[in-house]
Amino acid sequence: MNPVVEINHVTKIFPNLRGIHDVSMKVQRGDIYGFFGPNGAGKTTVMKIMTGLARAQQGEVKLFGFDVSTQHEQAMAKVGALIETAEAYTYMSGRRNLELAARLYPGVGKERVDEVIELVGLTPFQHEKVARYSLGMKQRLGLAAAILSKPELLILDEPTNGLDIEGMVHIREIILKLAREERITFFISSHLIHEMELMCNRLGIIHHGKLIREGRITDIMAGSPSLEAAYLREIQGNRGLAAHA
Ligand SMILES: Nc1ncnc2c1ncn2[C@@H]1O[C@H](COP(=O)(O)OP(=O)(O)OP(=O)(O)O)[C@@H](O)[C@H]1O
Repeated sequence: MNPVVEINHVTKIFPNLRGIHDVSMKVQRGDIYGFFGPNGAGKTTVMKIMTGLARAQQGEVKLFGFDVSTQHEQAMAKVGALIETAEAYTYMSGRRNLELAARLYPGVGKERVDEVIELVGLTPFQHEKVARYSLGMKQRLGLAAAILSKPELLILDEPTNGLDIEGMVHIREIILKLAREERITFFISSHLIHEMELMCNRLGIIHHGKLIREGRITDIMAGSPSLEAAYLREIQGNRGLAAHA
C-alpha cells in the first residue's frame, strides 16, 4: 500500500538563501506524525509545498500515491489542512461558518455539521458569533471545518500555537479522538517538543531547513531521559558533523 505522505528530496531556497534543502519524509496510514523544529526551521514551507500552496524547486510530494503538483485534485481529495491561523467570518456564528463551508462539499449536510461541532466540543457555543470566541475555540472551529469532508489525512500547522495549557490539552484530546474514532492519519507541525512527545508516534526533526532525523519517538528517545534531551543530543551531533565536513 502507498504511504499516505511521501516527500522525496524536496528543495526550495528563497532569494535570501533561506528555505528547505533535500527534505524526505514518509507517513504511513494511522500515524500521528510530528513534524518538529524550532522557529524558522522550514516547517511551514514544507507544509505549503505538501498542499500545493507553494512549489518546490526540486523533488516531489505524493499524497496517497498522487503527485501534488501534477495530480493536485486526486492528491488532495482525501486531505484536510489547517495551515497558519484558521480563517472564519467573525460576524457569523461558528455553526453558520461551518454550514457555509459544508456547501463546498457535495454530500456534506446538516448531520455532519452537528457531528463535527460535537467532535470538537463546540456544541454549547455553536450559535455565538466567532468574534466572541477565544483563540482555542477558533482553533477548534478550524479543526471542525477541516474534518467536514471526512478526510483521511489532516495536515495541521502548529495547531496549539498561542494556546494556554487547557487549550493545548483540549486540542490534543480532539486529535487523539479523531485518530481513534474517524481513523484520520495526522501530520502535525510544532516547535513544542513536549506536545510532540504526548501526541505523536513518529517524528521528523527539521533544523536549518534540513531533516536531521526521522523515526519512531521511542527509538529517537532511546537512551535519553526525555524527547527534549534526545533532540538536543541530535542537534549537537549534527553540529559536530558539520564542523568535520
Ligand atoms: N517567502 C519567503 N521569502 C523569504 N524567506 C522566507 C519566505 N518564507 C519563509 N522564509 C524563510 O525560510 C525559513 C523557513 O521558514 P518557515 O516559515 O518555513 O519556518 P517554520 O519552521 O514554519 O517557522 P515558524 O515556526 O516560525 O513558523 C525561515 O528562515 C524564513 O525566514
